[in-house]
Amino acid sequence: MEEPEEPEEPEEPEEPEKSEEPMEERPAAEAGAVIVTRALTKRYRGGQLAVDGLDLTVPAGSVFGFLGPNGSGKTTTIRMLMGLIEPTSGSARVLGHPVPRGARAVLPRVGALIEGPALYGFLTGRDNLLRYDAADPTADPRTRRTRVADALERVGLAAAAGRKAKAYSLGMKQRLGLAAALLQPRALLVLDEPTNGLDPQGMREIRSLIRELASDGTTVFLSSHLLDEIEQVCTHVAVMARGRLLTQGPVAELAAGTRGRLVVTTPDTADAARVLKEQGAGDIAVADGDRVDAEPPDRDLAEVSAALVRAGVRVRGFAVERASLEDAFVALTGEGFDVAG
Ligand SMILES: Nc1ncnc2c1ncn2[C@@H]1O[C@H](COP(=O)(O)OP(=O)(O)OP(=O)(O)O)[C@@H](O)[C@H]1O
Repeated sequence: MEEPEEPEEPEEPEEPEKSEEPMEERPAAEAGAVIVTRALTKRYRGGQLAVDGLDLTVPAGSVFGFLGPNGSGKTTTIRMLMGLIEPTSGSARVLGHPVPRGARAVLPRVGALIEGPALYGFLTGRDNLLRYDAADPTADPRTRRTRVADALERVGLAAAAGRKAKAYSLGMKQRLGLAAALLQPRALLVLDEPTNGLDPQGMREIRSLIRELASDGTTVFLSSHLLDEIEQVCTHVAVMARGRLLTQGPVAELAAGTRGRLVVTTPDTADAARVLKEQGAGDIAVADGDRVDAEPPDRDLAEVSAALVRAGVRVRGFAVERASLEDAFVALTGEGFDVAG
């Protein structure tokens, strides 16, 4: 039996940036947000709960990292945000519009690079973009060549524009995909694992391009399973595991809220480890060479240092290292971040 259709909402007029809810009823953080989801949930037909009650708030102007191991629900979330699949329950708004219902109004202002760019290998980089631009009914054909040249320039492909796309490296193909996303001015860029499969040089190029794109105020939402990538390019992060959100906020705050590791540099690593244990330090790790690190104990570190000296440990260095995002992740989950997924 056919389900009754939801009554169609009247087409929204141009640029209705505001939410339908009155401003005063929404928290301040949401008012300036580019993406907001509430209890967003996706259960696939097979029964797999891929996204479970997600509350995400992506501030305007942020470079927002969507971090999680493979299979944690990132791509599913992005597909819901782009109106490609229907949520099972919950809601999402992108640039003030509900999705998927308002996707048609919002998508022209969003540049997306999802699951690798679709390119024609037998066409040059330039011809790929000309073709892509021609498929956009809002794009003025008279300014097409300039628009394409500008986009190629922006991603550093101007010199390679006349080469066939099949001769491009993976990094160049990814940049061409970004150029396609940049043919029109965008308020938001959504990039799903933009450095996946790239070599270190290609990764560096894409990262610096993302920083550059963000510097003019474009909000960038990018998913990644690489902690250090998020730490290098993002201002904000949301951490996913098994379809659920573990935390979100500014990268610096997340790391600052976590205690760093106590690091002792000494030739007497075994004795140092023993004393640190006696002093109540946890998770003690002895590295090859002259380094012992541990979770600092809940006591005055001057006492710990004095105990080391009393025990005859020759201390070269004694410091608490600034917590990294990885430390924060381990503190949150009680487990390491499985980079390989
Ligand atoms: N079309 C589908 N039908 C059924 N299950 C799916 C489908 N797509 C994804 N899943 C499952 O949903 C879960 C979340 O997958 P999703 O692709 O969203 O994760 P991800 O974090 O993006 O991982 P990856 O980086 O590997 O794509 C996984 O367990 C996956 O197997």
